[in-house]
Amino acid sequence: MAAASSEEAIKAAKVLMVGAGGIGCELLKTLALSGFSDIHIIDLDTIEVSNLNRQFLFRQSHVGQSKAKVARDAVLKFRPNISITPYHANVKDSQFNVDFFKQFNVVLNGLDNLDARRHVNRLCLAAEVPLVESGTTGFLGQVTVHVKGKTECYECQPKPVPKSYPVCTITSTPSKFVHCIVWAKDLLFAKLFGDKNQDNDLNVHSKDDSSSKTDVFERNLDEDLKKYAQRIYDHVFGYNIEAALGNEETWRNRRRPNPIYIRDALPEDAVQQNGCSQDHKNEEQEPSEPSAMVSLGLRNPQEIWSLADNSRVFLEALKLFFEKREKETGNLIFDKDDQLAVEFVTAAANIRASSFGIPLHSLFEAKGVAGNIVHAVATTNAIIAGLIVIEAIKVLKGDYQNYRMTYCLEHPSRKMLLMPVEPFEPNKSCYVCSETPLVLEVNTKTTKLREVVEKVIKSKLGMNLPLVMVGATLVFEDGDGLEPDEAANYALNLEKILAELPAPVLNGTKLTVEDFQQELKCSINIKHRDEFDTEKEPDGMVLAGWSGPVDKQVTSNGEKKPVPSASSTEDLDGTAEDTSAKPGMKRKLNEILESKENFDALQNPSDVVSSSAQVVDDDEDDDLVMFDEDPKQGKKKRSQ
Ligand SMILES: Nc1ncnc2c1ncn2[C@@H]1O[C@H](COP(=O)(O)OP(=O)(O)OP(=O)(O)O)[C@@H](O)[C@H]1O
Ligand SMILES: [Zn+2]
Repeated sequence: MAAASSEEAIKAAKVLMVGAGGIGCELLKTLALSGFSDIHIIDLDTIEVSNLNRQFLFRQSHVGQSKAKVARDAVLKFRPNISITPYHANVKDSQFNVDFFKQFNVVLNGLDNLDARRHVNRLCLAAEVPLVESGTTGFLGQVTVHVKGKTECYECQPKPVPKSYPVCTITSTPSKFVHCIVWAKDLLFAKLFGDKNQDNDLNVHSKDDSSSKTDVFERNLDEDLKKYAQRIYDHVFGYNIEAALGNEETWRNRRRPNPIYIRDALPEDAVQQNGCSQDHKNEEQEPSEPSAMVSLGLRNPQEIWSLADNSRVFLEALKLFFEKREKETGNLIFDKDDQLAVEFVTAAANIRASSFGIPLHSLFEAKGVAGNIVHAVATTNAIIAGLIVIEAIKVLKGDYQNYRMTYCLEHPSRKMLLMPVEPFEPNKSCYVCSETPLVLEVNTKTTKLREVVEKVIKSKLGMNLPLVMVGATLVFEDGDGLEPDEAANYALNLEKILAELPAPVLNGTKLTVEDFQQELKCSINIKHRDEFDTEKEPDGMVLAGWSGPVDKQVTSNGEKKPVPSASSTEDLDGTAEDTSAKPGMKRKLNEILESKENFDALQNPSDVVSSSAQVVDDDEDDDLVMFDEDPKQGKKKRSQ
C-alpha cells in the first residue's frame, strides 16, 4: 500500500503488534495517539508486579490478567473509537499462519526473544508484509525495517553468540568483577551446593589434605559446620591463591593476587563466632527464608560491604545452606531470585575481587551481574516506540528511500544519541530470504538424525515444525495430525545413524528441510567429516553458509555490507547533523559498533540475558555474560 499523505496511510492501515510488554505498551499508546485505528495485538503473557514500573498501561489490579487484553482496555479509555483486537496467545501458534499475517499492512515487533523474532520474520517474508523490528536494553535500543526484496531480513545478518570466557581467566586470572561472579556462581556455588559429580576446575587439593585424593569440599561426617565453612574459606581464598602464586610465569605481567585467610579478614572474636555478630542474631525472629544479611543485620543491598562483612556473609550463608536447606544441597542451581544464593555469590565474588585488586560491588549490583539483568529504562522504550511509528508510517507510504535503521546509543557518537543508518540490501547468502543452500559437515557414520534435527534444524535454523526429505524420501516430519504409524516410523528414524536411514545420508547427499507454518524451505548439502574438535565444534557438526550467530566481530561483518549512502538525522530528532555522502555511513556504523559502550544492544538488544551459569542469548555487556555456554540451557530474561 502506498499512500500520499501520512494521515491517509495511518487511516487506512491495519497493523499487527507482537508483544505488549515494555516497548509494546508505549507503542500501542503512540499508535493510538498518532491516529491508527485498526490495531491487532498478540502477547502470550499475563501481567506481573515487576512489569508495573514501566508498562504504564497496567495497574496492580491487573496482575495476572492478559497483557494484550488489559492494554487494549486501557487505550480504549482514551481512544474509545478505535478498534483494538487482542490475542492472548503465542505468536508461534498455528492460528497465526501466513494468511493471518497477510491481512496486515505492517507488523511491529515489541518482543524480547530471538526465537519469536525469527518466527515473525519468516511469516512476514512469506506473507510479504513489511516488518518493523525493535529491541531495548537499558539505555540502548534499535529499530530496524525489513521489507522483502528491498532491505535485509531480520536474519540476513549474523547475531552475536553469547560471550564466553576462557576458563583460565575465571579460575586463575580474573581482571573484572564479572569474572569473580562467574567463578563464585558457576564454580564455587556449584561445587558446594550443586551436583557433586560434575567436573569442576575448583577441585584443587589442599596441602593440609595429606591423602590428596580426598575432595576438600567434602564435609567430614563429624566436622563442625563453622569449622567447615572456615576451612572452605581458607582453602579457596587463601591456599588456592598461594598455590597459584607459585607459577611465576602467570604473574610476570600481571598484578599478583593476595591470599586471604579468615584470620586476615576477621578479628579473632568474630572468627570464633564464625563471623556472626551476636547483636543482630535474633533466634526468635528468624525470617521465613534464611538470609545471612538478616542474621548479620546488614540491611542495605545497595551498600558495598567491607571485606570483613563479605567474609561474615560468606561464612553465615554457607552455614545457613547446610543448616536450613540441607535437603536442597547437592541439587542447587544458582537462581538470581534465591536471596541466600545471591548473598553467598556476592560475598564470595567480593572476597575474590579483593584478593585480585578488583573493586568490590554491592549485593544489588552483584545480583544484576549474576542474573544478567540489565535494568529497563522506560524512556528508552518510549523513544523506540516513537521510532517504530515513524518507520511504520514510511513503510505505509512506500517511502522506502527514507527507511532508516535507528540505533539509540548510551553515549553520544558525533554528538548524536540517535544514529540512523540506511538499511542494507538483502544478503544474497541468507538462507531465510534467499535460496542459498547450506552445507553441513557431519560424521554420517556416527551421527543420528535426531542430532541433526535438534541441533541444526530446530536450534540453529529456528524451524518450529520441520519436515526432512532425503531426495524424494520423507524421513522425518514434526507436528500434530500425523498418523500413528507415520509418527512411529519417524520416531524410529530419529534414532538411526544418518548413513543407515531408509534413504541414506552420505557425503554429497542433499537434504531438503521445510517448515510449512513458516513457509521456509532450504537445502542442506552434506559433507562427511570423520573428526571434530570437541572444544571448538562441540556439536560434532558444522553448518556453513549460515548467517546465524557469530562472535561479536562486527567489523568484519560490516566490511561485507554495502556502503549506505547519504543520510540525515533531520527526520529523527531535528538536530540534523548532516551525515550525507560520507563514505561515511559505513564507517560511522562501524564506529558505533566498535565502541565498547555502544556495541551491545545493537544487534538484538532485548534478547539479552539469562540467569543460568551460561548463556545470554545474543548480546550483552561484559558485565552480563557467562562462560562455557549452552544457549539452550539459558533462560532468557526480558529487559524492556
Ligand atoms: N512468542 C511470543 N508470542 C507472543 N508474545 C511474546 C512471545 N515472546 C515474548 N512475548 C511478549 O513480548 C513481550 C516483551 O516485553 P518485555 O521485554 O517488556 O517483557 P516482560 O516480560 O514484560 O518484562 P520482564 O521480562 O522484564 O519482566 C512480553 O510481554 C512477552 O510476553
Ligand atoms: Zn535474509
